[in-house]
Amino acid sequence: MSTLKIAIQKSGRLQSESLQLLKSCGINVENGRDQLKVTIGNFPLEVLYLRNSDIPQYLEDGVVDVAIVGENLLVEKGNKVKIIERLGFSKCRVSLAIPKEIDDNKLSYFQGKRIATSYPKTLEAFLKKEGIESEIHVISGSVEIAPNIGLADGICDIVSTGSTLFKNGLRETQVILQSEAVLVKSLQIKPAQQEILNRLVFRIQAVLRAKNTKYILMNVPNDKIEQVSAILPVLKSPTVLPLAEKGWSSLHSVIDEGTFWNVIDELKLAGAEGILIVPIDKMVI
Ligand SMILES: Nc1ncnc2c1ncn2[C@@H]1O[C@H](COP(=O)(O)OP(=O)(O)OP(=O)(O)O)[C@@H](O)[C@H]1O
Ligand SMILES: O=P(O)(O)OC[C@H]1O[C@H](OP(=O)(O)OP(=O)(O)O)[C@H](O)[C@@H]1O
Ligand SMILES: [Mg+2]
Repeated sequence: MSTLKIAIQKSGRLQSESLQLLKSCGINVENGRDQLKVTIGNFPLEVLYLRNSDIPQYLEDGVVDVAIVGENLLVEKGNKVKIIERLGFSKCRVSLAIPKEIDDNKLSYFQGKRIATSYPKTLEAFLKKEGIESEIHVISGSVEIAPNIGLADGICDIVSTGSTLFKNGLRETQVILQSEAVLVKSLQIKPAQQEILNRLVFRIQAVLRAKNTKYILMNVPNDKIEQVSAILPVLKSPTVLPLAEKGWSSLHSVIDEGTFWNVIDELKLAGAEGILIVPIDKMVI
């Protein structure tokens, strides 16, 4: 029987949410503390726990069919692979930063300066495009310390909350790229594996859609149903069920969480009462 080989980070920032996503898709996967290769009982999937930085090459070579990695790593490695779904977690950016006391936000600050980074190719391409010539120092971690120890005049590294920059007396000056975790496939994937991947993507999309959407229920006087419904951006049309109390109905729909906060006052004004917002587990459209 065919199986789809998926690479997940062995340990690090992406691992737990990657596994959580597979579990939300109904795939019984355990983490790879002891085993680096795990076969799943209830889905034709083989999970390989690998070093993040090795994954793009494995994809290009067809050693694995699909993987979850940070988009920034794909940009840096430049392997020929295909992004099939943005997953919405591990959001970060690759940015330039300088010592906070330097009052120069212009990119020209970096002209002829030394920049420490773990993302040399990304940085080099950016500087080339901008016509800046700098000396790039490649270091594999703790990049933010480089200016403090006299190794560089600035850095280029991943920023998320900005707390690592702050703790090291640095400030972000330019964002080079935005990144999030992505599902990415090998261009060498075989038809049988592609068919399994389609099933996996179907489940992933149902999970991701549900994450951003809520189920909304409210009580509405019958003569206000039309007015309230018009406010709701519904999938099809809302479900309306009679309440035991005469003249009232329960109106059910789905709503994007962001939209909900924008229309709540309108719904109340239009006559809705007892509004409930409930999480959705999966959403298939
Ligand atoms: N602070 C952060 N906030 C959000 N996402 C991050 C952050 N740091 C890294 N990431 C994302 O997580 C990915 C993995 O980062 P992590 O530091 O766990 O592994 P790594 O050291 O790059 O790789 P390896 O597994 O090869 O050691 C990065 O490529 C990036 O996309
Ligand atoms: O803006 P922040 O929220 O502070 O996050 C940014 C930091 O997170 C990453 O390091 P990580 O903790 O993954 O350590 P590593 O360098 O060992 O990979 C990245 O390299 C930054 O140092
Ligand atoms: Mg890291």
